[in-house]
Amino acid sequence: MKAPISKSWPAPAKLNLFLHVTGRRSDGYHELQTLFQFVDHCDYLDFHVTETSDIRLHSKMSKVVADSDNLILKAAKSLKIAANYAGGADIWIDKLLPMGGGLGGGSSDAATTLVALNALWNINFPHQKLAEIGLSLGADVPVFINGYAAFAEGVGEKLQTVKVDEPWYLVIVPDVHVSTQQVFQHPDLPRQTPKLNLQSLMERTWSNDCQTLVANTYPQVANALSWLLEYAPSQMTGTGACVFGRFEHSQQALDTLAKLPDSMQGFVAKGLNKSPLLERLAQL
Ligand SMILES: C[C@@](CO)(OP(=O)(O)O)[C@H](O)COP(=O)(O)OP(=O)(O)OC[C@H]1O[C@@H](n2ccc(N)nc2=O)[C@H](O)[C@@H]1O
Ligand SMILES: Nc1ncnc2c1ncn2[C@@H]1O[C@H](COP(=O)(O)OP(=O)(O)O)[C@@H](O)[C@H]1O
Repeated sequence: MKAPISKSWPAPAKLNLFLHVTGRRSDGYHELQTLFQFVDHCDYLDFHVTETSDIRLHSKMSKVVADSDNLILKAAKSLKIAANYAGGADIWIDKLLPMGGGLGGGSSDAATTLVALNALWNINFPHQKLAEIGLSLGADVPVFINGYAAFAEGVGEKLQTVKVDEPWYLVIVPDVHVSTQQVFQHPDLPRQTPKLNLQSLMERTWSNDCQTLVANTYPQVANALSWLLEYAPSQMTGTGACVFGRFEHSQQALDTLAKLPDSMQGFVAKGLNKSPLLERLAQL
């Protein structure tokens, strides 16, 4: 009998509530201290398990990202190889998260693919093993697999689950693509923020070491930040370009979104300490 399509697997966005660059490794990667929280704004993926070994992605995304570069296909293929799995899958994605905005959408899509196919293919690797496979696809994949808001060190793979407030965020998506690689290669990036323990970090005002460099380079980011700072404590996520303001009540965030100038795009989302991916997995 043909397997049914397993629908609506969420791949949530993340925000870096703070991001410190504390050093540079000999392989060029940077040591970070960062705090990840999810938000309830997601891509959605559907999976159909097939007996034939092909893995196919059905999406308009293919016009923007070549299939050979797509992290969804890379994740599915890595899992198939690691588990020596004979079958395949058809995959559909409703791509709602902006790409290259520091919201981690590509990493989240990869994590959702690994978690969903691990279950649907009955591979049943522990999630620690999926995180190891995921790390080779992107530094942020493990936190999405782990599924809990986390303090991360190393390049983002050493995770400690944390519980923080779950406020509402207004996220502005500046109309510019910021390359993570270029930010990390830039000579002006501060790279020596002292490492602190988690308690000291939680008590400080949160900030992002990449923000000044990115705002100085991209006026769209600087404009979005200065607009949002009039309404709420605000900062950039990841290596940009998205910026977020923090609100206690959804209505405050929605009222501010309504005032957003036509030249800017944005959305309102709730902070989540538990990823909706884990809720979806529990429904299987
Ligand atoms: C720094 C963060 C914070 O969340 O930025 P965002 O991508 O979310 O904006 C992420 O860890 C990024 O993760 P991800 O986007 O998966 O990065 P990768 O694909 O692994 O790396 C892209 C490039 O950035 C550089 N890179 C990335 C991560 C890191 N800790 N040090 C680095 O120097 C490397 O040059 C690498 O080639
Ligand atoms: N499924 C995917 N979704 C988004 N981007 C992807 C995907 N697969 C590959 N990419 C590539 O990864 C880059 C970074 O994507 P994304 O994760 O959205 O941003 P960021 O790392 O800034 O949070 C994109 O510009 C795109 O070229």
